Amino acid sequence: MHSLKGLIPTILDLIPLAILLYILKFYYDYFTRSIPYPGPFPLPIIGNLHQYFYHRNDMSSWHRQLSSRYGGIFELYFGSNKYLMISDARIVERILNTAKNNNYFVCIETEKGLDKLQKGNNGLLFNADLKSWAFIKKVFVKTIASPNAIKTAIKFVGNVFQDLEIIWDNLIDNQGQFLNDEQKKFVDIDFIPWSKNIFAECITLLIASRQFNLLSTHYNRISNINPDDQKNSYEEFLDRLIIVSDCVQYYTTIPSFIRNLPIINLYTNYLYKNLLWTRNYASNLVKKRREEIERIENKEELTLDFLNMLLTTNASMSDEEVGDNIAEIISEGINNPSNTLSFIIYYVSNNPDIEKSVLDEIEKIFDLDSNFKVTYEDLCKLEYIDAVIKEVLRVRPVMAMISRFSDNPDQIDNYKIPASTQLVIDVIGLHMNPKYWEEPTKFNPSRFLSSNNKNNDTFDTNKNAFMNFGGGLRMCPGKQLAMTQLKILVVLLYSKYKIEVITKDPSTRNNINTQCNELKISISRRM
Ligand code: HEM
Repeated sequence: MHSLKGLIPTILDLIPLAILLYILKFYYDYFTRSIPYPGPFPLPIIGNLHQYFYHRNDMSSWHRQLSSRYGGIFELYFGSNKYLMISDARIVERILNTAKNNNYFVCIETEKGLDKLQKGNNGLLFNADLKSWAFIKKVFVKTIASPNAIKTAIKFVGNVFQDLEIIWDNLIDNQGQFLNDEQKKFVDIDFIPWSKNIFAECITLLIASRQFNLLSTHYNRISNINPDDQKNSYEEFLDRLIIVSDCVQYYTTIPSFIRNLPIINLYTNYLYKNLLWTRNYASNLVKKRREEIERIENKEELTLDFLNMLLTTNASMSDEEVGDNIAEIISEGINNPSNTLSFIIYYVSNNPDIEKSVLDEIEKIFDLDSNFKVTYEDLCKLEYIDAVIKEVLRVRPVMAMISRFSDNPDQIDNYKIPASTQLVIDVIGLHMNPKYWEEPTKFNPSRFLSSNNKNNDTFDTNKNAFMNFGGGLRMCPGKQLAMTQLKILVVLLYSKYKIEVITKDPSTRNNINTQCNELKISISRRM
Protein backbone atom coordinates (compact mmCIF):
# COMPACT_ATOMS: atom_id res chain seq x y z
CA MET A 1 0.00 0.00 0.00
CA HIS A 2 1.25 3.48 -0.89
CA SER A 3 1.77 5.66 2.08
CA LEU A 4 -0.12 8.97 2.10
CA LYS A 5 3.22 10.78 2.30
CA GLY A 6 4.17 9.38 -1.12
CA LEU A 7 1.11 10.95 -2.72
CA ILE A 8 1.90 14.51 -1.61
CA PRO A 9 4.03 16.14 -4.31
CA THR A 10 7.33 17.51 -3.11
CA ILE A 11 8.46 21.03 -3.95
CA LEU A 12 10.89 19.53 -6.46
CA ASP A 13 8.02 17.85 -8.30
CA LEU A 14 6.23 21.18 -8.54
CA ILE A 15 9.11 23.05 -10.19
CA PRO A 16 8.59 21.56 -13.71
CA LEU A 17 4.86 22.28 -13.39
CA ALA A 18 5.54 25.89 -12.39
CA ILE A 19 7.92 26.29 -15.34
CA LEU A 20 5.36 24.80 -17.71
CA LEU A 21 2.65 27.14 -16.42
CA TYR A 22 4.98 30.10 -16.76
CA ILE A 23 5.79 29.18 -20.38
CA LEU A 24 2.09 28.69 -21.21
CA LYS A 25 1.21 32.04 -19.64
CA PHE A 26 4.11 33.76 -21.46
CA TYR A 27 3.01 32.47 -24.88
CA TYR A 28 -0.69 33.03 -24.13
CA ASP A 29 0.09 36.70 -23.40
CA TYR A 30 2.33 36.84 -26.45
CA PHE A 31 -0.20 35.43 -28.92
CA THR A 32 -3.15 37.41 -27.53
CA ARG A 33 -1.38 40.79 -27.18
CA SER A 34 -3.68 43.64 -28.18
CA ILE A 35 -1.55 45.27 -30.88
CA PRO A 36 0.93 42.76 -32.27
CA TYR A 37 3.99 44.12 -34.05
CA PRO A 38 6.45 41.93 -35.94
CA GLY A 39 9.80 41.04 -34.42
CA PRO A 40 12.10 38.10 -33.66
CA PHE A 41 10.36 35.30 -31.75
CA PRO A 42 10.99 35.66 -27.97
CA LEU A 43 11.89 32.87 -25.52
CA PRO A 44 10.30 32.72 -22.05
CA ILE A 45 12.24 34.46 -19.24
CA ILE A 46 15.04 35.79 -21.49
CA GLY A 47 12.97 37.13 -24.41
CA ASN A 48 15.44 38.11 -27.16
CA LEU A 49 18.36 38.65 -24.79
CA HIS A 50 20.25 35.67 -26.27
CA GLN A 51 20.21 37.40 -29.68
CA TYR A 52 21.22 40.70 -28.10
CA PHE A 53 24.25 39.11 -26.44
CA TYR A 54 25.14 37.19 -29.61
CA HIS A 55 25.22 40.43 -31.65
CA ARG A 56 26.63 42.60 -28.89
CA ASN A 57 29.85 43.22 -30.79
CA ASP A 58 28.12 44.24 -33.98
CA MET A 59 24.92 45.92 -32.95
CA SER A 60 24.87 48.05 -36.12
CA SER A 61 24.45 45.16 -38.51
CA TRP A 62 21.97 43.38 -36.19
CA HIS A 63 19.78 46.49 -36.00
CA ARG A 64 20.10 46.97 -39.76
CA GLN A 65 18.92 43.40 -40.31
CA LEU A 66 16.01 43.79 -37.87
CA SER A 67 14.70 47.06 -39.31
CA SER A 68 14.98 45.85 -42.91
CA ARG A 69 13.17 42.59 -42.02
CA TYR A 70 10.47 43.98 -39.68
CA GLY A 71 10.04 47.63 -40.73
CA GLY A 72 9.87 50.96 -38.87
CA ILE A 73 8.37 49.55 -35.63
CA PHE A 74 9.18 46.12 -34.30
CA GLU A 75 9.09 44.31 -30.96
CA LEU A 76 12.03 43.13 -28.89
CA TYR A 77 11.83 41.42 -25.51
CA PHE A 78 14.50 42.09 -22.88
CA GLY A 79 13.65 39.43 -20.34
CA SER A 80 9.87 39.41 -20.09
CA ASN A 81 9.62 43.17 -20.77
CA LYS A 82 8.37 44.14 -24.22
CA TYR A 83 9.96 47.08 -26.02
CA LEU A 84 8.72 48.72 -29.21
CA MET A 85 11.78 49.54 -31.27
CA ILE A 86 11.39 52.58 -33.52
CA SER A 87 13.67 52.96 -36.51
CA ASP A 88 11.56 55.16 -38.77
CA ALA A 89 12.52 58.87 -38.72
CA ARG A 90 8.93 60.05 -39.31
CA ILE A 91 7.67 58.27 -36.20
CA VAL A 92 10.66 59.48 -34.19
CA GLU A 93 9.72 63.06 -35.10
CA ARG A 94 6.26 62.61 -33.56
CA ILE A 95 7.56 60.97 -30.40
CA LEU A 96 10.39 63.40 -29.68
CA ASN A 97 8.42 66.61 -29.63
CA THR A 98 9.09 69.65 -27.48
CA ALA A 99 5.59 70.17 -26.01
CA LYS A 100 5.63 69.96 -22.21
CA ASN A 101 2.36 68.00 -22.14
CA ASN A 102 3.54 65.45 -24.71
CA ASN A 103 2.59 61.82 -24.34
CA TYR A 104 6.22 60.68 -24.19
CA PHE A 105 7.81 62.89 -21.51
CA VAL A 106 8.75 59.95 -19.26
CA CYS A 107 11.82 57.96 -20.33
CA ILE A 108 11.42 54.83 -18.23
CA GLU A 109 8.43 53.79 -16.16
CA THR A 110 9.34 54.55 -12.55
CA GLU A 111 7.97 51.28 -11.17
CA LYS A 112 10.46 49.40 -13.34
CA GLY A 113 13.05 49.56 -10.56
CA LEU A 114 13.80 53.29 -10.55
CA ASP A 115 11.58 53.75 -7.48
CA LYS A 116 13.81 51.33 -5.54
CA LEU A 117 16.79 53.53 -6.39
CA GLN A 118 14.86 56.75 -5.57
CA LYS A 119 15.60 58.03 -9.04
CA GLY A 120 12.10 58.58 -10.42
CA ASN A 121 11.66 62.22 -9.38
CA ASN A 122 15.11 63.68 -9.09
CA GLY A 123 17.85 64.74 -11.52
CA LEU A 124 17.18 64.97 -15.25
CA LEU A 125 17.90 61.62 -16.91
CA PHE A 126 15.22 59.49 -15.28
CA ASN A 127 13.02 62.14 -13.73
CA ALA A 128 9.33 61.41 -14.44
CA ASP A 129 8.06 64.48 -12.56
CA LEU A 130 7.77 67.41 -14.98
CA LYS A 131 7.88 70.10 -12.27
CA SER A 132 11.15 69.05 -10.60
CA TRP A 133 12.67 68.17 -14.00
CA ALA A 134 11.87 71.68 -15.31
CA PHE A 135 13.47 73.33 -12.26
CA ILE A 136 16.73 71.39 -12.61
CA LYS A 137 16.79 71.91 -16.37
CA LYS A 138 16.51 75.68 -15.82
CA VAL A 139 19.48 75.66 -13.44
CA PHE A 140 21.42 73.46 -15.86
CA VAL A 141 20.79 75.76 -18.83
CA LYS A 142 21.80 78.85 -16.86
CA THR A 143 25.01 77.45 -15.38
CA ILE A 144 26.21 74.91 -17.96
CA ALA A 145 24.61 75.65 -21.31
CA SER A 146 24.34 79.46 -21.48
CA PRO A 147 26.77 81.41 -23.74
CA ASN A 148 28.59 82.67 -20.61
CA ALA A 149 28.94 79.15 -19.21
CA ILE A 150 30.30 77.92 -22.56
CA LYS A 151 32.89 80.73 -22.58
CA THR A 152 33.91 79.78 -19.02
CA ALA A 153 34.15 76.16 -20.14
CA ILE A 154 36.49 77.16 -23.00
CA LYS A 155 38.80 78.81 -20.44
CA PHE A 156 38.70 75.74 -18.18
CA VAL A 157 39.48 73.28 -20.98
CA GLY A 158 42.40 75.51 -22.02
CA ASN A 159 43.75 75.52 -18.44
CA VAL A 160 43.31 71.77 -17.99
CA PHE A 161 45.04 71.16 -21.33
CA GLN A 162 48.01 73.29 -20.19
CA ASP A 163 48.39 70.94 -17.21
CA LEU A 164 48.10 67.94 -19.52
CA GLU A 165 50.76 69.34 -21.84
CA ILE A 166 53.28 69.75 -19.01
CA ILE A 167 52.58 66.20 -17.83
CA TRP A 168 52.70 64.58 -21.29
CA ASP A 169 55.90 66.44 -22.14
CA ASN A 170 57.47 65.09 -18.95
CA LEU A 171 56.27 61.63 -19.89
CA ILE A 172 57.78 61.90 -23.38
CA ASP A 173 61.08 63.29 -22.02
CA ASN A 174 61.41 60.73 -19.23
CA GLN A 175 59.95 57.58 -20.76
CA GLY A 176 59.95 58.21 -24.51
CA GLN A 177 62.13 56.42 -27.05
CA PHE A 178 63.65 57.50 -30.33
CA LEU A 179 62.27 55.35 -33.11
CA ASN A 180 64.32 54.56 -36.24
CA ASP A 181 65.77 57.74 -37.68
CA GLU A 182 63.16 60.02 -36.10
CA GLN A 183 64.60 62.97 -34.19
CA LYS A 184 61.64 63.10 -31.84
CA LYS A 185 60.77 60.88 -28.93
CA PHE A 186 57.57 58.79 -28.88
CA VAL A 187 55.80 57.37 -25.87
CA ASP A 188 52.95 54.84 -25.83
CA ILE A 189 50.01 55.68 -23.58
CA ASP A 190 46.62 54.30 -22.69
CA PHE A 191 44.44 57.23 -23.80
CA ILE A 192 41.16 56.34 -22.05
CA PRO A 193 42.10 57.28 -18.45
CA TRP A 194 43.70 60.52 -19.69
CA SER A 195 40.56 61.38 -21.62
CA LYS A 196 38.32 60.64 -18.63
CA ASN A 197 40.51 62.70 -16.32
CA ILE A 198 40.49 65.69 -18.71
CA PHE A 199 36.68 65.75 -18.80
CA ALA A 200 36.43 65.01 -15.07
CA GLU A 201 38.61 68.05 -14.23
CA CYS A 202 36.58 70.25 -16.61
CA ILE A 203 33.12 69.23 -15.40
CA THR A 204 33.97 69.49 -11.68
CA LEU A 205 35.44 72.95 -12.28
CA LEU A 206 32.34 73.98 -14.16
CA ILE A 207 29.64 72.63 -11.85
CA ALA A 208 31.34 72.93 -8.46
CA SER A 209 34.36 75.25 -9.03
CA ARG A 210 36.66 72.51 -7.69
CA GLN A 211 39.80 70.90 -9.05
CA PHE A 212 41.09 67.50 -7.92
CA ASN A 213 44.46 67.30 -9.75
CA LEU A 214 43.44 64.03 -11.36
CA LEU A 215 45.93 64.36 -14.22
CA SER A 216 48.99 64.68 -11.99
CA THR A 217 47.74 61.91 -9.67
CA HIS A 218 47.36 59.64 -12.70
CA TYR A 219 50.84 60.61 -13.94
CA ASN A 220 52.42 59.85 -10.56
CA ARG A 221 50.77 56.46 -10.49
CA ILE A 222 51.73 55.33 -13.99
CA SER A 223 55.24 56.74 -13.91
CA ASN A 224 56.11 54.89 -10.70
CA ILE A 225 56.50 58.05 -8.64
CA ASN A 226 53.77 56.85 -6.29
CA PRO A 227 52.91 53.42 -7.75
CA ASP A 228 51.28 52.15 -4.56
CA ASP A 229 49.14 55.22 -4.10
CA GLN A 230 45.64 54.17 -3.24
CA LYS A 231 43.02 55.89 -5.35
CA ASN A 232 41.90 59.03 -3.56
CA SER A 233 38.27 59.24 -2.56
CA TYR A 234 37.24 61.42 -5.54
CA GLU A 235 38.84 58.94 -7.97
CA GLU A 236 36.98 56.16 -6.21
CA PHE A 237 33.76 58.16 -6.51
CA LEU A 238 34.30 58.51 -10.29
CA ASP A 239 34.99 54.76 -10.66
CA ARG A 240 31.89 53.91 -8.68
CA LEU A 241 29.72 56.23 -10.79
CA ILE A 242 30.34 53.86 -13.70
CA ILE A 243 28.96 51.01 -11.57
CA VAL A 244 25.96 53.23 -10.73
CA SER A 245 25.12 53.39 -14.47
CA ASP A 246 25.24 49.59 -14.58
CA CYS A 247 23.06 49.51 -11.47
CA VAL A 248 20.37 51.69 -13.07
CA GLN A 249 20.42 49.62 -16.26
CA TYR A 250 20.21 46.42 -14.22
CA TYR A 251 17.29 47.60 -12.03
CA THR A 252 15.33 48.85 -15.04
CA THR A 253 15.72 45.69 -17.12
CA ILE A 254 15.81 42.82 -14.61
CA PRO A 255 12.48 42.14 -12.87
CA SER A 256 12.54 42.38 -9.07
CA PHE A 257 11.76 38.67 -8.50
CA ILE A 258 14.92 37.74 -10.45
CA ARG A 259 16.99 40.43 -8.68
CA ASN A 260 15.98 38.92 -5.35
CA LEU A 261 16.73 35.27 -6.17
CA PRO A 262 19.44 33.65 -4.01
CA ILE A 263 22.97 34.18 -5.39
CA ILE A 264 21.70 36.80 -7.87
CA ASN A 265 20.80 38.96 -4.88
CA LEU A 266 24.51 39.08 -3.98
CA TYR A 267 25.14 40.97 -7.22
CA THR A 268 22.01 43.10 -6.64
CA ASN A 269 23.30 44.06 -3.19
CA TYR A 270 26.75 44.83 -4.54
CA LEU A 271 25.27 47.26 -7.08
CA TYR A 272 22.89 48.81 -4.56
CA LYS A 273 25.58 49.29 -1.89
CA ASN A 274 27.73 50.97 -4.51
CA LEU A 275 24.90 53.40 -5.28
CA LEU A 276 24.57 54.18 -1.57
CA TRP A 277 28.32 54.79 -1.32
CA THR A 278 28.27 57.37 -4.15
CA ARG A 279 25.10 58.96 -2.73
CA ASN A 280 26.75 59.32 0.65
CA TYR A 281 29.97 60.72 -0.86
CA ALA A 282 28.12 63.30 -3.00
CA SER A 283 25.85 64.37 -0.17
CA ASN A 284 28.92 64.97 2.06
CA LEU A 285 30.41 67.22 -0.63
CA VAL A 286 27.10 69.11 -0.71
CA LYS A 287 26.95 69.38 3.07
CA LYS A 288 30.44 70.91 3.19
CA ARG A 289 29.52 73.38 0.45
CA ARG A 290 26.32 74.33 2.30
CA GLU A 291 28.41 75.10 5.40
CA GLU A 292 30.86 77.17 3.35
CA ILE A 293 28.00 79.18 1.86
CA GLU A 294 26.56 79.83 5.31
CA ARG A 295 29.91 81.27 6.44
CA ILE A 296 30.06 83.76 3.53
CA GLU A 297 28.60 87.08 4.63
CA ASN A 298 28.19 88.72 1.24
CA LYS A 299 26.32 86.13 -0.80
CA GLU A 300 26.88 88.15 -3.98
CA GLU A 301 30.50 86.99 -3.90
CA LEU A 302 29.38 83.42 -4.59
CA THR A 303 30.35 81.90 -7.94
CA LEU A 304 27.06 80.92 -9.52
CA ASP A 305 28.00 77.41 -10.54
CA PHE A 306 25.44 74.56 -10.77
CA LEU A 307 26.00 73.41 -7.18
CA ASN A 308 25.79 76.87 -5.58
CA MET A 309 22.75 77.73 -7.65
CA LEU A 310 20.89 74.57 -6.57
CA LEU A 311 21.74 75.27 -2.95
CA THR A 312 20.74 78.92 -2.98
CA THR A 313 17.57 78.81 -5.08
CA ASN A 314 15.81 75.73 -3.72
CA ALA A 315 16.13 75.55 0.04
CA SER A 316 13.84 72.52 0.23
CA MET A 317 16.23 70.15 -1.58
CA SER A 318 18.05 67.79 0.77
CA ASP A 319 21.83 67.26 0.56
CA GLU A 320 21.14 63.81 -0.89
CA GLU A 321 18.94 65.19 -3.65
CA VAL A 322 21.46 67.88 -4.58
CA GLY A 323 24.20 65.24 -4.42
CA ASP A 324 22.29 62.97 -6.81
CA ASN A 325 22.04 65.84 -9.28
CA ILE A 326 25.75 66.56 -9.04
CA ALA A 327 26.63 62.87 -9.46
CA GLU A 328 24.43 62.58 -12.56
CA ILE A 329 25.96 65.60 -14.31
CA ILE A 330 29.50 64.49 -13.41
CA SER A 331 28.81 61.02 -14.80
CA GLU A 332 27.24 62.30 -18.05
CA GLY A 333 29.83 65.04 -18.38
CA ILE A 334 32.73 62.58 -18.26
CA ASN A 335 31.76 59.31 -19.90
CA ASN A 336 29.90 60.52 -23.00
CA PRO A 337 32.40 63.11 -24.25
CA SER A 338 35.39 61.01 -23.26
CA ASN A 339 34.05 58.01 -25.20
CA THR A 340 33.49 60.26 -28.21
CA LEU A 341 36.95 61.85 -28.01
CA SER A 342 38.55 58.40 -27.95
CA PHE A 343 36.67 57.37 -31.10
CA ILE A 344 37.58 60.69 -32.78
CA ILE A 345 41.27 59.95 -32.20
CA TYR A 346 40.76 56.40 -33.48
CA TYR A 347 39.11 57.48 -36.76
CA VAL A 348 41.20 60.59 -37.46
CA SER A 349 44.57 58.98 -36.79
CA ASN A 350 43.66 55.88 -38.79
CA ASN A 351 42.61 57.91 -41.87
CA PRO A 352 45.53 59.99 -43.23
CA ASP A 353 43.30 62.02 -45.62
CA ILE A 354 40.93 62.96 -42.81
CA GLU A 355 43.85 63.78 -40.50
CA LYS A 356 45.30 66.04 -43.19
CA SER A 357 42.00 67.90 -43.61
CA VAL A 358 41.81 68.35 -39.80
CA LEU A 359 45.37 69.74 -39.70
CA ASP A 360 44.72 72.01 -42.72
CA GLU A 361 41.67 73.47 -41.04
CA ILE A 362 43.55 74.06 -37.78
CA GLU A 363 46.34 75.83 -39.68
CA LYS A 364 43.85 77.92 -41.64
CA ILE A 365 42.01 79.21 -38.57
CA PHE A 366 44.63 79.47 -35.84
CA ASP A 367 47.84 81.39 -35.61
CA LEU A 368 49.90 78.45 -34.49
CA ASP A 369 52.58 79.68 -32.12
CA SER A 370 53.24 77.54 -29.08
CA ASN A 371 50.96 79.64 -26.80
CA PHE A 372 48.00 80.12 -29.09
CA LYS A 373 44.62 80.48 -27.40
CA VAL A 374 41.36 79.01 -28.67
CA THR A 375 38.46 81.47 -28.70
CA TYR A 376 34.71 80.93 -29.04
CA GLU A 377 34.68 82.82 -32.36
CA ASP A 378 37.44 80.61 -33.82
CA LEU A 379 35.63 77.44 -32.70
CA CYS A 380 32.53 78.52 -34.64
CA LYS A 381 34.61 78.54 -37.83
CA LEU A 382 35.65 74.87 -37.54
CA GLU A 383 33.39 73.35 -40.17
CA TYR A 384 35.43 70.23 -40.99
CA ILE A 385 36.21 69.30 -37.36
CA ASP A 386 32.52 69.80 -36.56
CA ALA A 387 31.71 67.36 -39.39
CA VAL A 388 34.25 64.81 -38.08
CA ILE A 389 32.69 64.88 -34.59
CA LYS A 390 29.18 64.44 -36.06
CA GLU A 391 30.31 61.53 -38.23
CA VAL A 392 31.94 59.83 -35.22
CA LEU A 393 28.68 60.25 -33.30
CA ARG A 394 26.77 58.81 -36.26
CA VAL A 395 28.81 55.61 -36.50
CA ARG A 396 29.50 55.28 -32.74
CA PRO A 397 26.58 56.98 -30.97
CA VAL A 398 27.15 57.14 -27.21
CA MET A 399 23.58 56.04 -26.60
CA ALA A 400 22.67 53.24 -28.97
CA MET A 401 19.04 53.44 -27.81
CA ILE A 402 16.86 56.24 -26.42
CA SER A 403 13.89 55.35 -24.21
CA ARG A 404 10.43 56.87 -24.02
CA PHE A 405 7.31 55.64 -22.22
CA SER A 406 3.82 56.23 -23.62
CA ASP A 407 1.40 57.65 -21.07
CA ASN A 408 -1.79 57.29 -23.15
CA PRO A 409 -2.69 55.31 -26.27
CA ASP A 410 -1.68 57.11 -29.46
CA GLN A 411 -1.79 56.68 -33.21
CA ILE A 412 1.11 57.74 -35.40
CA ASP A 413 0.29 57.34 -39.10
CA ASN A 414 -0.90 53.75 -39.37
CA TYR A 415 0.81 52.66 -36.20
CA LYS A 416 -1.17 52.25 -32.98
CA ILE A 417 0.86 52.78 -29.80
CA PRO A 418 -0.76 51.20 -26.72
CA ALA A 419 -0.75 53.09 -23.40
CA SER A 420 2.01 52.25 -20.89
CA THR A 421 4.38 50.93 -23.51
CA GLN A 422 8.13 51.20 -23.38
CA LEU A 423 9.41 52.63 -26.68
CA VAL A 424 13.03 52.53 -27.71
CA ILE A 425 14.37 54.74 -30.45
CA ASP A 426 16.79 52.57 -32.29
CA VAL A 427 19.61 55.08 -32.77
CA ILE A 428 21.98 52.68 -34.52
CA GLY A 429 19.18 51.42 -36.78
CA LEU A 430 18.51 55.04 -37.85
CA HIS A 431 22.17 55.97 -38.23
CA MET A 432 22.90 52.92 -40.38
CA ASN A 433 19.78 53.01 -42.55
CA PRO A 434 20.50 53.30 -46.31
CA LYS A 435 17.13 55.05 -46.68
CA TYR A 436 18.60 58.05 -44.86
CA TRP A 437 22.34 57.82 -45.46
CA GLU A 438 24.42 57.19 -48.57
CA GLU A 439 26.85 54.32 -47.91
CA PRO A 440 25.91 54.32 -44.20
CA THR A 441 28.71 52.00 -43.10
CA LYS A 442 31.41 54.24 -44.59
CA PHE A 443 33.13 56.72 -42.28
CA ASN A 444 32.80 59.93 -44.29
CA PRO A 445 32.75 63.29 -42.42
CA SER A 446 32.21 65.17 -45.72
CA ARG A 447 28.56 64.08 -45.70
CA PHE A 448 28.02 66.76 -43.03
CA LEU A 449 29.72 69.62 -44.92
CA SER A 450 27.38 72.31 -46.21
CA SER A 451 29.40 72.40 -49.46
CA ASN A 452 28.48 68.77 -50.04
CA ASN A 453 25.01 69.57 -51.32
CA LYS A 454 23.80 66.13 -52.22
CA ASN A 455 24.44 64.55 -48.85
CA ASN A 456 23.38 67.66 -47.02
CA ASP A 457 19.95 67.50 -48.64
CA THR A 458 19.60 63.98 -47.36
CA PHE A 459 20.76 65.10 -43.92
CA ASP A 460 18.39 68.09 -43.72
CA THR A 461 15.30 66.20 -44.75
CA ASN A 462 16.10 63.36 -42.38
CA LYS A 463 17.21 65.23 -39.31
CA ASN A 464 15.28 62.77 -37.17
CA ALA A 465 17.51 60.04 -38.54
CA PHE A 466 20.42 61.66 -36.66
CA MET A 467 19.91 61.08 -32.97
CA ASN A 468 23.40 61.71 -31.62
CA PHE A 469 22.12 63.94 -28.78
CA GLY A 470 18.52 62.66 -28.70
CA GLY A 471 15.68 65.08 -29.37
CA GLY A 472 12.57 66.94 -28.24
CA LEU A 473 12.08 68.15 -24.70
CA ARG A 474 14.71 65.82 -23.27
CA MET A 475 17.40 66.38 -25.86
CA CYS A 476 20.85 66.30 -24.25
CA PRO A 477 21.26 69.65 -22.46
CA GLY A 478 25.06 69.17 -22.50
CA LYS A 479 25.21 69.14 -26.32
CA GLN A 480 26.67 72.62 -26.74
CA LEU A 481 29.21 72.09 -23.96
CA ALA A 482 30.26 68.70 -25.31
CA MET A 483 30.67 69.92 -28.91
CA THR A 484 32.70 72.92 -27.71
CA GLN A 485 34.97 70.83 -25.49
CA LEU A 486 35.51 68.22 -28.20
CA LYS A 487 36.43 70.85 -30.80
CA ILE A 488 38.97 72.55 -28.52
CA LEU A 489 40.53 69.24 -27.59
CA VAL A 490 40.81 68.09 -31.22
CA VAL A 491 42.50 71.41 -32.10
CA LEU A 492 44.90 71.30 -29.14
CA LEU A 493 45.73 67.60 -29.36
CA TYR A 494 46.38 67.53 -33.10
CA SER A 495 48.22 70.87 -33.26
CA LYS A 496 50.57 69.96 -30.41
CA TYR A 497 51.02 66.19 -30.81
CA LYS A 498 51.51 63.64 -33.53
CA ILE A 499 49.24 60.75 -32.64
CA GLU A 500 49.40 57.18 -33.90
CA VAL A 501 46.83 54.59 -32.92
CA ILE A 502 48.15 51.21 -31.76
CA THR A 503 44.86 49.52 -30.77
CA LYS A 504 43.32 47.56 -33.64
CA ASP A 505 39.74 47.38 -32.38
CA PRO A 506 38.73 49.81 -29.60
CA SER A 507 35.48 47.97 -28.85
CA THR A 508 36.83 44.54 -27.98
CA ARG A 509 36.48 43.02 -24.51
CA ASN A 510 32.94 41.81 -24.87
CA ASN A 511 31.04 45.06 -24.97
CA ILE A 512 28.77 46.74 -27.49
CA ASN A 513 30.64 48.52 -30.23
CA THR A 514 29.54 52.02 -29.27
CA GLN A 515 31.82 51.89 -26.22
CA CYS A 516 35.51 52.57 -26.63
CA ASN A 517 37.14 50.20 -24.15
CA GLU A 518 40.72 50.37 -25.19
CA LEU A 519 42.80 52.95 -27.03
CA LYS A 520 46.57 52.63 -26.92
CA ILE A 521 48.22 55.49 -28.78
CA SER A 522 51.70 56.67 -29.43
CA ILE A 523 52.35 60.41 -28.96
CA SER A 524 55.22 62.69 -29.91
CA ARG A 525 55.56 66.45 -29.79
CA ARG A 526 54.56 68.24 -33.01
CA MET A 527 55.41 71.84 -31.96
C1 HEM B 1 29.50 63.66 -26.77
C2 HEM B 1 28.87 63.93 -25.66
C3 HEM B 1 27.45 63.59 -25.34
C4 HEM B 1 26.55 62.82 -26.01
C5 HEM B 1 26.75 62.08 -27.31
C6 HEM B 1 25.31 62.83 -25.25
C7 HEM B 1 24.17 62.17 -25.62
C8 HEM B 1 22.99 62.21 -24.91
C9 HEM B 1 21.77 61.57 -25.32
C10 HEM B 1 21.59 60.74 -26.58
C11 HEM B 1 20.84 61.82 -24.37
C12 HEM B 1 19.39 61.32 -24.35
C13 HEM B 1 18.53 62.39 -24.97
C14 HEM B 1 17.09 61.99 -25.14
O1 HEM B 1 16.58 61.19 -24.34
O2 HEM B 1 16.44 62.47 -26.09
C15 HEM B 1 21.46 62.63 -23.35
C16 HEM B 1 20.82 63.10 -22.22
C17 HEM B 1 21.45 63.82 -21.24
N1 HEM B 1 22.74 64.30 -21.26
FE1 HEM B 1 24.07 64.07 -22.75
N2 HEM B 1 25.50 63.59 -24.14
C18 HEM B 1 26.78 64.10 -24.16
C19 HEM B 1 27.36 64.93 -23.24
C20 HEM B 1 26.75 65.41 -22.11
C21 HEM B 1 27.34 66.31 -21.16
C22 HEM B 1 28.74 66.92 -21.30
C23 HEM B 1 26.43 66.49 -20.16
C24 HEM B 1 26.53 67.32 -18.90
C25 HEM B 1 27.37 68.24 -18.69
C26 HEM B 1 25.25 65.73 -20.50
C27 HEM B 1 24.12 65.64 -19.72
C28 HEM B 1 22.96 64.99 -20.09
C29 HEM B 1 21.76 64.96 -19.27
C30 HEM B 1 21.60 65.59 -17.89
C31 HEM B 1 20.80 64.25 -20.00
C32 HEM B 1 19.36 63.95 -19.57
C33 HEM B 1 18.43 65.01 -20.18
C34 HEM B 1 16.96 64.82 -19.84
O3 HEM B 1 16.49 63.69 -19.72
O4 HEM B 1 16.28 65.82 -19.69
N3 HEM B 1 25.48 65.08 -21.69
N4 HEM B 1 22.77 62.87 -23.69
